[in-house]
Amino acid sequence: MSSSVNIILTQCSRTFSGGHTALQPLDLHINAGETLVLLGPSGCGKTTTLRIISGLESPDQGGRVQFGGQDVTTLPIEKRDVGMVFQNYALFPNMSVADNIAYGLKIRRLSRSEIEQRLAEVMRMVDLEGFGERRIEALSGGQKQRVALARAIAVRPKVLLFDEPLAALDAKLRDRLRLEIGQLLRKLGTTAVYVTHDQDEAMALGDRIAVMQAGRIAQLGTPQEIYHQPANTFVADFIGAVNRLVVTGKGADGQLTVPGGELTAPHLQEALSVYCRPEDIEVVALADAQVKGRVLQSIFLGQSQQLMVDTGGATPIQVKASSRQHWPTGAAIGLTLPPQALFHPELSHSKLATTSAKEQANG
Ligand SMILES: Nc1ncnc2c1ncn2[C@@H]1O[C@H](COP(=O)(O)OP(=O)(O)OP(=O)(O)O)[C@@H](O)[C@H]1O
Repeated sequence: MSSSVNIILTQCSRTFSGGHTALQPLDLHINAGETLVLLGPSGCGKTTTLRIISGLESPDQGGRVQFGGQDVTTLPIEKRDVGMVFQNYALFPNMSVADNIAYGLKIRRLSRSEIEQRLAEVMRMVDLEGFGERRIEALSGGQKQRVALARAIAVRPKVLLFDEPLAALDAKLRDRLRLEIGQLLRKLGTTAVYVTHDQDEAMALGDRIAVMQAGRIAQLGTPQEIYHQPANTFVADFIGAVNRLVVTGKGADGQLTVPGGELTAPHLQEALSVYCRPEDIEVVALADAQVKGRVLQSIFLGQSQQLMVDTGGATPIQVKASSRQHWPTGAAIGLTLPPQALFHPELSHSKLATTSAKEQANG
């Protein structure tokens, strides 16, 4: 296998004719061998970024793309040594599975025996053994995507690029292929960039995730960082479910008054609102509750139960509770929100630590 390369984008913007800026000037460093996921809502610039990396699209004047120290900005896709996998497979429908996979190898004029060997290798890797003579039309969606994957890795590219490869597949197949792609990427160690708008897919596959918003990167970090330390309210709201509780008063000793009760959050004294994930909220006896409310709705999900609790605020609090206990609509319920589970994106822990260190120095 070819050794992996890093990818560096420098000041890559893209303005389309008509003046629409799809991508603001972007600086991005993708480590050699890592899988970077570009995640974000429709139209945020994920595909444009991927196409700039692939060479299908050029950045505006001044933008630069480097692979492993080599400037590839002006190289077309066929000279960049990239493998691509698309949502719509982009296979040759009239050719067999083997001919599709071997296509790039023939163009590269590999010997017959080398081609045979690589075919066998990649077909084993994507679990398509015995399918070589099948026609593409006679395959399921999942099998077609395996062929596309095999074709992309067969040429042993420097970089693998994925544009929503699982979007057309049903949920169960998507989960399975996601797992397999993850294993394959770890095994190959090829630098990969993966575009999706599916958070679960991003979390499962990304060594790091770049969350994009309106042509910019809103946050770049590991899945854990993105989920537990969102850098801003956009990321906090976009990734996973999150409750936002408006703070209506502040007491001594870090007490924050929110609809339905008071929370202990000494690290969030400045907050105007407090964020908390549904799974971090505990259901407790009313006598022990910090926040009290009434169940508006309970949705049984098998593994858990989603409760919507009215605590008198503008929006109900979402709680992920055990699915064992039945909560009829209107039931009184007690909640506890542990201090460590409370956060405010714009008041990150590090920022607060710096502030308090400064305050201490001044005081
Ligand atoms: N060739 C083009 N000409 C004009 N505008 C374009 C072109 N390609 C993309 N855009 C616009 O640029 C913006 C970013 O598009 P892009 O395809 O990168 O978004 P995306 O995040 O991949 O979205 P999606 O998830 O819907 O595919 C969008 O507003 C889109 O309409």
